[in-house]
Amino acid sequence: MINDIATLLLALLLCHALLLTHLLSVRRTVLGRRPEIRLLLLASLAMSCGDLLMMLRGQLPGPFWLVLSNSVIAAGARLMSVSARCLLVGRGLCRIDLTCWLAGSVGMMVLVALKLPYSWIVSWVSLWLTLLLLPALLLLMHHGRRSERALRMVLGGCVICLLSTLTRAVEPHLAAQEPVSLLQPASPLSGWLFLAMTFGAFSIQFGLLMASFERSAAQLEQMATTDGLTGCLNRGATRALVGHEIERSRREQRPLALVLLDLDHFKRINDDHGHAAGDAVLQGFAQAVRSRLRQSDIFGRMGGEEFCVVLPSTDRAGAHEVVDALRREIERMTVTPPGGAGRLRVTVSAGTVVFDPLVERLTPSADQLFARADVLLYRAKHAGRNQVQTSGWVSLTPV
Ligand SMILES: Nc1nc2c(ncn2[C@@H]2O[C@H](COP(=O)(O)OP(=O)(O)OP(=O)(O)O)[C@@H](O)[C@H]2O)c(=O)[nH]1
Repeated sequence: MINDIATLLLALLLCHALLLTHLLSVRRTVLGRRPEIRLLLLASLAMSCGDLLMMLRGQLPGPFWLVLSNSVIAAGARLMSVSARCLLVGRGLCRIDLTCWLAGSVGMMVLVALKLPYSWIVSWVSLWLTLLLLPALLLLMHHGRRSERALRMVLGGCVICLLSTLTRAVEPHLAAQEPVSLLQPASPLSGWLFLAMTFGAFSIQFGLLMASFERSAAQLEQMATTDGLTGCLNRGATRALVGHEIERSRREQRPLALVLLDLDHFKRINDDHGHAAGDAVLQGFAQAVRSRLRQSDIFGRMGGEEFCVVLPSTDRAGAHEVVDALRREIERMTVTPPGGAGRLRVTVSAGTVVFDPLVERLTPSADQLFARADVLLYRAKHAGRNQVQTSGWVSLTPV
């Protein structure tokens, strides 16, 4: 098999143009607005222009073409590296990126002006590309494991690119004859190295695209299930999980407690101290409750100042004890509103309903359980607030 670099260059240009078209077509979507995708688009644009310049080598003066085409490709390599950095640590383009790129470009101009042999220029460009991509490799090795799975593809691409560029830096000096240009290499190894670099660069670019897609999908999923203010599950996600827990409780014959919690006279906090203070109280409350719950418990915001807690494998006495301890904790809690003087206090009322499949044969639906907890919460409010009303699902006898 012969690796003809001119043919590889054409294939490379077509693939970059395809990727660029795809990135341009999604630029107004959620994915296209992500900073790492914008950087990837610029990288892909630079790569496409670099490939084109390489192909047009005969149309421009030799030294000018050499510096320009390699500088544009190096810019693409650095932009790929910055795109990975942006995804991993949120840092976009900065002055050091420009300095690294400019230093390499100026160095190349000097080598060309000194009329050094082509093999030295190949080594310079290869080492320059290595240094431009190295930060991405180091960051991926450090942070990549904890991030998106597609970043493994990026890591693999970086390793392939760096091994190829390092080999390419020494390869022309070991060959029997001096290479003349990219298209007239000194040995067949050059063609293979060019192919490996192409493969590595595409692994990086497609991996970044997939990783960014993974990240936005995860963020959209989180936004769809989480309450933005308190970080609790939202109403829809909570209700869905309650249905699931009822079924599990029935199957495993274990009790299940569902609690509705409602802050007392919350409107007064908003009226007297402002909406921001109200928000701070909601956040403080959510944090306090979350810190007392088990990993397996479910905590959601049902709307306004009403929250829901689901305690799997918890009987009536246990649930009452847990919820009353929560109530006492909230009673002791103080919240300092942002920029406001003084500390705010709040109390909470709770209605707790417990379904025990060993005692009650009738399995409730999620709606029925919520309705029963609501009745109990209403009782707690009317009995004077700052208290917990607990009952079984069928018998409405309070504890
Ligand atoms: N700051 C803030 N306030 C909210 C939010 N959601 C709802 N509220 C306010 O919560 C208040 C709830 O008032 P009410 O339903 O009268 O309840 P309450 O004052 O707590 O009275 P009781 O429940 O009977 O003790 C309203 O003033 C809502 O505007 C929110 O996200 N942030």
